[in-house]
Amino acid sequence: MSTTPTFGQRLREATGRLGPLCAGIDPHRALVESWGLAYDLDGLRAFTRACVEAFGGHVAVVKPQSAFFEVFGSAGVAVLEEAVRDLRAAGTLVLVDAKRGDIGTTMDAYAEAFLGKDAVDAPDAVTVSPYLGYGSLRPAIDLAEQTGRGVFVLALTSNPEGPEVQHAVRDGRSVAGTVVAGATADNATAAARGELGHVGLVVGATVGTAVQDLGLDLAAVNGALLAPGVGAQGGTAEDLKRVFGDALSNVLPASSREVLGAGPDVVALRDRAARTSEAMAALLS
Ligand SMILES: O=c1ccn([C@@H]2O[C@H](COP(=O)(O)O)[C@@H](O)[C@H]2O)c(=O)[nH]1
Repeated sequence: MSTTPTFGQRLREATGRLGPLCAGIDPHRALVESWGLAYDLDGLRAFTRACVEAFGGHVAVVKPQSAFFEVFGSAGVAVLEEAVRDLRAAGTLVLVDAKRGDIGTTMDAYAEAFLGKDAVDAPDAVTVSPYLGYGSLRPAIDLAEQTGRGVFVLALTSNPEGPEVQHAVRDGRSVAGTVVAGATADNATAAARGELGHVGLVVGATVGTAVQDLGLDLAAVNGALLAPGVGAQGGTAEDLKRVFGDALSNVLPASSREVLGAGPDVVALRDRAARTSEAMAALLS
């Protein structure tokens, strides 16, 4: 019998120890420059290292946005890899927001790159897009389970354009409903053990009444529910209550700009993250 802890076990342990916040690292030009740094590779590195110092061992989950590293080419990706290494070594889980999704052998390769046992500087979890069909994600979902990692599948995204795809109904079920059903089935074994499963969902804090309108049972998913959109996109603690209802205890509220705005001072950044996490913990308990 394997003794490797599951992603669900590791997530529960980390949030129990450090609180529910998922802090984003989104080094976009305006933010990097607002920290008094040049928007170049050195600036990216300084920004990222400050975030790692502030959050590593203090925040349960950190979500670097891959795009902001990829924009600097392979050297930018190396900065991301260093951050993944250092955050994990400090006891913080890393969720790389890369929103991968493709078919067949290509999806196999994405899965190996982010979730494989031999993947270089692999994170604890990755975001994936189900819009080539939930089943197209099978390689990532299965490999994550085997290697004790997680996937977060986009269900109801925080952007205003999301509903045109995610609310669409086919054969009496919404597209988001199909994603929820898939995640619920894939987490069933963990649910039977009374543990959180390895398939999480992304449901924005800004989705209003969509969960209720579409009749989605998020508590039954038995997976972590990443809730981006808190802070800069207008999502509030009250919104989280309304959106998630009886699934609130599985929510990971995610915030990037709202927290990062406290930089560049590492202590101020850490304090902002701690205050945000405490406020979220009070709400979720
Ligand atoms: O539905 C989604 C999925 C992902 N995101 C990502 O989260 C952060 C949000 O940043 P804020 O500064 O807290 O608005 C960013 O990386 C997005 O790509 C999302 O916003 N919504």
